[in-house]
Amino acid sequence: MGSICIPVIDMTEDSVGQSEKIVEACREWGCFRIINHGVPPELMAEMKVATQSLMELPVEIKRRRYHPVESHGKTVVKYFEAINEQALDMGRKLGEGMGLKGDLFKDWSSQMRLNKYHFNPEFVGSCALYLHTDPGFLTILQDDEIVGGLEVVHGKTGECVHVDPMPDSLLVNLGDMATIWSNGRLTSVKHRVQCYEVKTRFSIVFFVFGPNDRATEQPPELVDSQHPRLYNPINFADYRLLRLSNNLRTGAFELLRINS
Ligand SMILES: O=C(O)CCC(=O)C(=O)O
Ligand SMILES: [Fe+2]
Repeated sequence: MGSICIPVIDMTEDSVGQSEKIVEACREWGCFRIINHGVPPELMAEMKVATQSLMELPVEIKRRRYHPVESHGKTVVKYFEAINEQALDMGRKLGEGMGLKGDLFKDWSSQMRLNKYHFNPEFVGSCALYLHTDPGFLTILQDDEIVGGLEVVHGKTGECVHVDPMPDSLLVNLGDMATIWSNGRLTSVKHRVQCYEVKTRFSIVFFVFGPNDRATEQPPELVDSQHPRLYNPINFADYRLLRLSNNLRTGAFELLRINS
């Protein structure tokens, strides 16, 4: 496994040809790391600590609406705002790289999820999170900076590649909605989490799903006689249901394909 690595993109403002690099990575991989991005490393570290202590709470406390770790509330809100800004910036650059104007993700629905993996001795070598694509448009992941396990499938070759931890960076994954929206130009990345060693792994995931009030469909600029419309429009809630009801963990967009 893994003679190739996912792209790493420097988000420093003056970095040359950044939008083009983003689009290229989204076409070939649907997955890349970003460095020098807008989420401060101290906030990432604080959020990791908050995640650890929130995930360690007993279930009966987690179920209650209010719990005694209110001090983490501020960190979570701050992190959400920073990562949301990062996502909006990514949306703008991705749109720009595709030759479009405007804010791609403005007012779209999003969600944050905290993951904790108990890698016990009996799990070593097995799969902790099954192979899947994310159903939404784009995911920004703070993966564990020490404990690896994430693997992605290279869109072009089908090769399964280790994603090694890289402190202070964030990972961007494209989901199925990006494939539908882009008329098949952008790749939704298949990925999974494997247990390599006896450790506890945390990840903090921010999902951008799709527009709240309308279906996701291809912008007119991405459709022409050379590139006829490939997929019927669908809103995110209906799409998620379509995936679930057909048990299609690596994407249900083929069910939306327009037969020409
Ligand atoms: O934990 C990870 O690194 C990946 C999590 C993930 O793929 C997901 O929550 O959809
Ligand atoms: Fe995922």
